Amino acid sequence: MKEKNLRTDESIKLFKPKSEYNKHKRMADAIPPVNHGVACGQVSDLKWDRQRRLCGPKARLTPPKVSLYPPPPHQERHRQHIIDADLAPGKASLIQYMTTLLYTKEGAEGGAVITSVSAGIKMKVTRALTWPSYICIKLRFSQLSPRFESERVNDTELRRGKGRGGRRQDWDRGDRRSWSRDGGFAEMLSPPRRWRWIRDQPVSSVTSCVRRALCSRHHYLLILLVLLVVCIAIQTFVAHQARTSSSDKLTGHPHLRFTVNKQYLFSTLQNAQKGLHSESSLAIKQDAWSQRTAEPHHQRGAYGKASANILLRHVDKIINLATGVQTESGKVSSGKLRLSKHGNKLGLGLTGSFVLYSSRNDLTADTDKQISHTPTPSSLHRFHAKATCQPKSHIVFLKTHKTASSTILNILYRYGESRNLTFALPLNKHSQLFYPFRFASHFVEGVSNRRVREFHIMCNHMRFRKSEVAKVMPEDSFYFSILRHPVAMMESIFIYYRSIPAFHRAHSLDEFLDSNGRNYNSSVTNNHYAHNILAFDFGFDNNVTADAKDIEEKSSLAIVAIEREFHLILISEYFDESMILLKHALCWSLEDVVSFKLNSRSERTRRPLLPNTAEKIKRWNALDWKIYLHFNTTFWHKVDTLVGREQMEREISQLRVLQAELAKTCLKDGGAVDPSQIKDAGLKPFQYGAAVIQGYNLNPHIDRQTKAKCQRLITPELQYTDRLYTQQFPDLAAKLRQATRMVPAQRQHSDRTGMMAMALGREAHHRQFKRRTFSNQKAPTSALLTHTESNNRINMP
Ligand SMILES: Nc1ncnc2c1ncn2[C@@H]1O[C@H](COP(=O)(O)OS(=O)(=O)O)[C@@H](OP(=O)(O)O)[C@H]1O
Repeated sequence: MKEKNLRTDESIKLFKPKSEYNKHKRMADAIPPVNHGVACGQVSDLKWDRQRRLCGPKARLTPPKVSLYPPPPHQERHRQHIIDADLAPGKASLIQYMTTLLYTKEGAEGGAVITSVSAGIKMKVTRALTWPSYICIKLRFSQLSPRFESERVNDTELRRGKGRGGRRQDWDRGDRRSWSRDGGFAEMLSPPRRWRWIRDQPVSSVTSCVRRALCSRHHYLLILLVLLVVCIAIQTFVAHQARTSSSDKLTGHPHLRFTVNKQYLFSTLQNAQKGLHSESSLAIKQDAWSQRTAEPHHQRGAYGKASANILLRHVDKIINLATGVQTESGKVSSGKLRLSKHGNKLGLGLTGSFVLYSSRNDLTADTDKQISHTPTPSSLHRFHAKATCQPKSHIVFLKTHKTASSTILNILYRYGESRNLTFALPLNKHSQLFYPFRFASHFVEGVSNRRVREFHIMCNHMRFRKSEVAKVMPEDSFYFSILRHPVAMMESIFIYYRSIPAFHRAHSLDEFLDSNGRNYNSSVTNNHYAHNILAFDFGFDNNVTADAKDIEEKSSLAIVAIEREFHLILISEYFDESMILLKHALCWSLEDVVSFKLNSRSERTRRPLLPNTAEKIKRWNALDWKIYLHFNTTFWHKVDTLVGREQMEREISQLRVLQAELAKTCLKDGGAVDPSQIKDAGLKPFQYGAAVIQGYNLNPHIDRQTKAKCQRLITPELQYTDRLYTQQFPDLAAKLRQATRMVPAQRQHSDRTGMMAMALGREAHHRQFKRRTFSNQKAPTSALLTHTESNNRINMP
């Protein structure tokens, strides 16, 4: 209970127009000249006060009613006075008003005097006692003296007293109309002139609805909720629009804009045929790409036939376009054509403006003649169409093993980092996407916790599973991978993965191959490295040898699936050609695909192979061999159709010049060196197995900016992945660092490279993670453990 003394420095004077004054004056005459007493009241609506706080002082609220109660027992002696004094109807309201006013004014810290001409009384509160919902005021009231008659009566005036009422005046103005519900006396409480227009405004149903809504907590929350939903909807819509337009730009459904001279084109059907020449050339170029990927076996003969079909399809398209445009009687000078999804499957990025160079002389009037013309790959380049394309940034790279994939990874990392793109990095700072498990979307950091809204590039080691990758990556992503000749690859693998169970007992690769698979147990962890590793990485069953009955069927199925799921397959043996092809497919620049050879073995750890060893490898890895043969052929088809041999030669020499310049600028010794000679531990590649993996030293005489650029070029996979993870998820990276510190000291003792401690930390984290992640997968525990280690490349068997 709290008691507050009122100071009488708060006064309210109220006046009404003269016409009403006399009426009220007469009523006031009936009031005894002087009286005093105690009025107590119960606040009927406690919620009101909270509501007022929520809605502010000007809110239109129904005020709480302070019902007059008999005073408490100790005040009983005053009761009579009140009752005696309550002669006029206005007085009860007045008291009620006063008590409520004082109650709601933060503890009634100010005193108050109400002078009511209409009621003919003057009330003075001398003391108030307030409880949470109860108030008693001690008041004194007297009849108005005649001097009031001479005062201005045609106005209403409100003066604020000097009490500590804070915002009382504002509150009074805002709430005064509410009091009119009390009728009688409260009717007098009209606002001062400057506020009257507000009162006079008709309160529309909408306004009152809004007011009511805003001033009820539930309604208020409801409105917030609705606004939130609307915001989310708008945001989603805008994001969708942006995505659609960006996918259009990046090859999803390109809008080809034609700048067409209306004098020449589309005014007649004949001109439409002329348009065909140019449009078809573009379409052929795109469809030629999709033909390469959509059809498993591409022969040069079949290629010409396919091109003719493409032409036929585009004849229809052009004629439709032309007739459509004709109806607009030559008004149209530019057209917009949406390519079919099929035609765009490869996502060449041919989205920009296609400026048509068609001239009358180039075009024949005879459409049939054009259709019967079967373009050869080289003739494609004679078409007069110049495309400016948009660089692609939605990319999936299946990083296969021992295929120069680390060099490509470095290219992608640099491209993405310099453009602030988001990488689909392995969970918990792993270097691989939980290889050798088939990929699942939740292996990617930021997927389960929805930290990342859009991924641009996915490129770490994984066992490919398209359906899951598609859950993470945008629909218009460009899928590519790289293959290496299975013989060279097997030689590299045998050295690098020397300690896997399959190679354990063999003293040489020949010995392993001669054992006819006796040393190979497919169910033993990590043995997959020894057999058809390419097929395995692409997600297929790798346990097939040349003598298997279903080898043809299995290889065909694998090839068809790869053709379907990948836009481009590169070949490690033609690395430079591959980079030029990639540059064209992604619409990148030459600088974007420049690189230094990474993860290469020192010559000391290479073993020359005998001719019959090569044959044995082809038989042992028959599935990989067939896949490689097929994509080696299609690779050259793509070179012909997309770039052309001459252009390829030109661009390769440009690339090599650029590479040589960079090597001169960036590298200390002009080339790769053994790990023992690498000065900066952070640039030392991970060493494993019997291989000695080389790295680079930076030229010490370069400026800071060049150094940063050069450093990126030679940063090994693990370090670069680690850095990108830290950039993308700084808080998670900090947690993992903390976990690293907690790894037992004896384990850190075995850390020979700077990477080891980091990897151990990941392992500690991964142990927890794997229990959750892989609990549903049918993998033996040993596999899980080794997998963890293989991820970190620490204890790889
Ligand atoms: N630019 C270029 N051109 C040709 N070959 C190259 C290139 N870059 C790397 N390499 C060779 O690729 C082998 C390493 O492959 P990866 O990086 O895919 O290995 S890993 O699976 O990531 O460990 C490794 O092969 P080996 O040396 O035979 O082991 C590298 O020498």
